[in-house]
Amino acid sequence: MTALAVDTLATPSVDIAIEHVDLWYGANHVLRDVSLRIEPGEFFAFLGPSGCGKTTLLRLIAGFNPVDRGRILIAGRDVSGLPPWKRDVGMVFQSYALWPHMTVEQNVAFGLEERRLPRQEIEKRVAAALDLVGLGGLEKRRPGQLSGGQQQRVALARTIVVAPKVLLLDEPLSNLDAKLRGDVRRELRELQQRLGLTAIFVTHDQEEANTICDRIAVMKDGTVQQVGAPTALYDAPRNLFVAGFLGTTNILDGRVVRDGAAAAFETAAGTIPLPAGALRAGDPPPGAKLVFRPHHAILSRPDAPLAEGRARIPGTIRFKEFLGATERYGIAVPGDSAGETEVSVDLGHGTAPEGLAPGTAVAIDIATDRLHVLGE
Ligand SMILES: Nc1ncnc2c1ncn2[C@@H]1O[C@H](COP(=O)(O)OP(=O)(O)OP(=O)(O)O)[C@@H](O)[C@H]1O
Repeated sequence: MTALAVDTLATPSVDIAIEHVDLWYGANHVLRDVSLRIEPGEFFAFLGPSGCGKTTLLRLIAGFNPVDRGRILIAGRDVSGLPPWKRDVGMVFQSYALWPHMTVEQNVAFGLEERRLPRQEIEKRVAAALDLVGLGGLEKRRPGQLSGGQQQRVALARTIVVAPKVLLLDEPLSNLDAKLRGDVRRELRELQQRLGLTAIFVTHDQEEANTICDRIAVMKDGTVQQVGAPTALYDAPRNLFVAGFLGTTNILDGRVVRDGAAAAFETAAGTIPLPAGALRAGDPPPGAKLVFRPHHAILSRPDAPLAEGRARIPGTIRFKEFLGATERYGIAVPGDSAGETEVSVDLGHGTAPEGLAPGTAVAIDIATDRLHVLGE
């Protein structure tokens, strides 16, 4: 990635505002009053399960579909009524959508030729784009003579060659194998930063969103559930959906009981005192549950003393899985009328007490400052 190539294609960073956007496909209300602000030069993700509306929202920003209600602003300019080519956006698709009969060079030059740029300018920009994605030397190949990762780079080069202000990426890495995905996403991040692009990445893969993006909007059923940096969403999820979607989460049924200023959560496995921060302002919603992450608990012998700052529930080991750096224990704890509930506890490899075989009775000692009480 040479400085000259960066200079050729860099653009000033812009912000994006999505204001009260609604969209219907027939009777299907696909986006529901979505509002978001994406900062200049930010790498932002739309993360959520299949069908939640991520791609639809990205296509609205690109201009492939009109909004039914609300508006979209890029750099303060309302682009809601503009066609895609007047929005300064570039989009990379999951399928790459390359022209099979054209060479790499011709694929990348295509958008510039349509814009009737001078030949010299086209050559300069194509060389810069190919340099930026690390494809120098493959100019004369056709897509069929390239690996999946190389084709993906051509698609990226073709998008950045027009020097868009906004880069929209619709699951661009999903056709690559795991090792290549990791490499390409680091390159993508570096490229985005060097060019100062505001980028939006659509994915249903939380690891991908966590590793590449500054902030994430977690979506469900056409609504934004929470927006934040990956660590903020992981450590302080707003509701059970966000907690469950980002990483493994233990969820215990029960109810909040109060005694003056103190509060506790009563479960079938025992009553767990709650720290002040576990309850959000006001009363928890009906049906709220107690939530904690697998690595926020440790396992002890049932007769071991309980350390300060921990709450204990009893359990019986069901299984143990070796995950590499950690070991995951699946533990049955007393549940409500439905019987037992399973809790996961992750311990550093080699740090577990001796003799934790399946069937062993253990104490699950949960760090109380990591407890959350969350509703739907
Ligand atoms: N062209 C279309 N016509 C009618 N309904 C559509 C169309 N495109 C998408 N939908 C519907 O809109 C909803 C949102 O689809 P969208 O593709 O935005 O979801 P997504 O979150 O990107 O999902 P995925 O991860 O599976 O791509 C779904 O219910 C889908 O069936």
